[in-house]
Amino acid sequence: MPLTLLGPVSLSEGSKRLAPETEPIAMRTRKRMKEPSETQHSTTTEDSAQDIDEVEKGTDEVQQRRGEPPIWANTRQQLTDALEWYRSMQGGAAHKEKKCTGFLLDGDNGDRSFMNDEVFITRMGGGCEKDQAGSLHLKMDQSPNGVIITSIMASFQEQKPVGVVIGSNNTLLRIEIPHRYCVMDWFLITDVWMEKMGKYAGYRVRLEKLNLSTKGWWTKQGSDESLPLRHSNQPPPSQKCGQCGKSSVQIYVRPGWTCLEKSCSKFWKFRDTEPKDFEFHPDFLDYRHPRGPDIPNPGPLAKIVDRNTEPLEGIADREEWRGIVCPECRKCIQRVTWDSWDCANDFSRGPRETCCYKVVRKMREIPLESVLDGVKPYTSRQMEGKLEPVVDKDSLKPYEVRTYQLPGVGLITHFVSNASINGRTDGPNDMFGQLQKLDLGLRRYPLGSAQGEHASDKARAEPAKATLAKAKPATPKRVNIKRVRAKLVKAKPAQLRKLNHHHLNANIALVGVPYKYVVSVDSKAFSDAPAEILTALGRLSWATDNAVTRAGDQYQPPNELLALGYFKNMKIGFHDDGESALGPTIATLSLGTRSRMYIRMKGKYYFGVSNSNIPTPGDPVLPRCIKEEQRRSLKKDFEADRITNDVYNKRRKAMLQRSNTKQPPKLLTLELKHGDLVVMHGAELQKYYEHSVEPDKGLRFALTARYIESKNEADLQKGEFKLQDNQIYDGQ
Ligand SMILES: O=C(O)CCC(=O)C(=O)O
Ligand SMILES: [Fe+2]
Repeated sequence: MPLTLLGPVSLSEGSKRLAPETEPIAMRTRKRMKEPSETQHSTTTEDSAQDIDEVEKGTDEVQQRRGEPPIWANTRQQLTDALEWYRSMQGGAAHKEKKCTGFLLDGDNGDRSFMNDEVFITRMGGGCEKDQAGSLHLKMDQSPNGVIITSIMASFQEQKPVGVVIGSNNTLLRIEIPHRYCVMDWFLITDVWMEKMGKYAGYRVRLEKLNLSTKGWWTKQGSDESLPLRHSNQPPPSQKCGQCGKSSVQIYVRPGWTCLEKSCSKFWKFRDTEPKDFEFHPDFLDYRHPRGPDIPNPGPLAKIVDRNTEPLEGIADREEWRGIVCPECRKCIQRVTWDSWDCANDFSRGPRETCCYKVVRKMREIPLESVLDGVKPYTSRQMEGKLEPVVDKDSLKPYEVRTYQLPGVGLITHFVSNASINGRTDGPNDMFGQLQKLDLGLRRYPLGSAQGEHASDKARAEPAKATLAKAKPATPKRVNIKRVRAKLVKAKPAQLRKLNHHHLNANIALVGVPYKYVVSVDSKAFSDAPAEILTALGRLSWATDNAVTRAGDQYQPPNELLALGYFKNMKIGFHDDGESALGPTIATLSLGTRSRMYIRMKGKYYFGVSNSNIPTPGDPVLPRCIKEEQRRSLKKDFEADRITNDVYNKRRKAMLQRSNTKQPPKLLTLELKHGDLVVMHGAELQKYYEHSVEPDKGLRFALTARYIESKNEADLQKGEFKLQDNQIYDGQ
């Protein structure tokens, strides 16, 4: 009969009725934890860990660990790039194909979390918010339908082993964790149940080391050598609830048994209405679940091979672009440069790292036909958006020019190319081949740190970028990049998933004045840039000139060119191209695989409130924003002093409640085909709107040209260029 509290399958076996409070616990170490309210600090995991320690060994000294992790990483991006089972940039649990595949146990695992040599107990993420001290708290009951919970339930029911990673912020084990992220081992999910944590109910899981015949590297030297550790043959007792009739296992010996069926009125009710002391039932901790034949063999934690033994040529495929585990030092290494895996080429490399393992790869050229042929038209659902263009098929023939007016903020001009344009000498077809052969120095750059990440975890890969000309901007870029990156990564949960492994993974090269994405890229001067880049610049200047002049504005030639290379499955999530230090115009030339460019209003302007429901200061009430009319009339009242600022904010707050998973609708989707050019014009456009680009599966380059303001003479010189006659584009 299943004992575990959720779902039909449990690894626990046998059931036993007993008065829980009288269960004998002598001879076993007690795990006693205080409720957070009893403790001084708000980092509850630490408190409980300390508490356990006091009971267990009367000291909080960090102890010598037994061994070294089999795989480790300095950044979360390295980890997710190299490990098949941990592709998650956010939260603790990773999932793939609706199954949970791994857990990261870092700093904050919730109240009553627990770790010993073989058993870990942690809460699940989702539905939490941070308090002022940075601890996560549930802000609502966790739903059984969330993707994390359903995938954990699926792996639990199928007894699918999950990988576990420990982060260096984890203090539960009281060992020195040698790297920021260390892979532990495979574990089984043995129990999933709900508890009240503060005001709300959330899920918790118990993980048990799969292989009990070896000691984990994280165990303390000289600790209990028995295998399995403190093993009990007795499953924890369970009781049937007198109210709902369902059985619940006894997790805590103190305050005792409770019904763990969330819908039952006796759920999480104890004799003592507000129990302070929690102590795990010893059998709940010490029972080892039978390892039946049904448990799939998960194989090694990662395939660790010397990629130098493989053929020299790779293809621009996501597989090729994935990280690997260094066969020498076991660090997860990303493919930072277009042409190599290089253990030493790691911005987060620690001072004690000495490994120099490197695999040089050449890219096999991708024929253009392979990315253009057999492409199906996008469905109308894929081309979401309401904005209609003004179509001009004549003035710039053979281009078709589609102009989208974003009221009050600017214009998006789409120059639709065709086969005759693309096929001309040095046109897009030739460029696609040339860019693959050129050594632009495309590479992924470390970017601003993400939510909840270690300070040194700065690496966020982007589409590979190459900047080819440079003049330093007046505003220090670093600050800007961090802010923008953080925004990108924080953006919206749905988007985050996309960002996870690909999104910020493009290859970059820069020519001209540096652009905000690039942290410390020393861009090349246009005078040193390959002729092909100047040819592209010629086209981009032509498009910029035409779009800007059509808008009745003054044309400013671009002084920076950024090249992005997207391997299969890479994309760039919603972001803006900056409001300061960049001119108001950005032109992009698309080469290779078709893509969709989405434009939408930024959330704070669309909804009129921030993610955390703070009314947007100086709300511009843009056309098509939510509750446009009501917002406009409220704003009028405020501006005419008919209502105070306080009332204005209160009313907006009441009217504009926003759930933080809700995204603004897409205003426009552009289908960007090989050879197409897009110009975004208007400084306010970047302020109020954001864009993202999602290529189909295949190699794509995007060359973007901007004007960047700078006071630095040397940098400005880098951005100077003179096109040869054959590089000046005639629009044909
Ligand atoms: O890939 C593209 O077409 C656009 C890239 C982009 O948005 C950027 O570089 O800011
Ligand atoms: Fe952009």
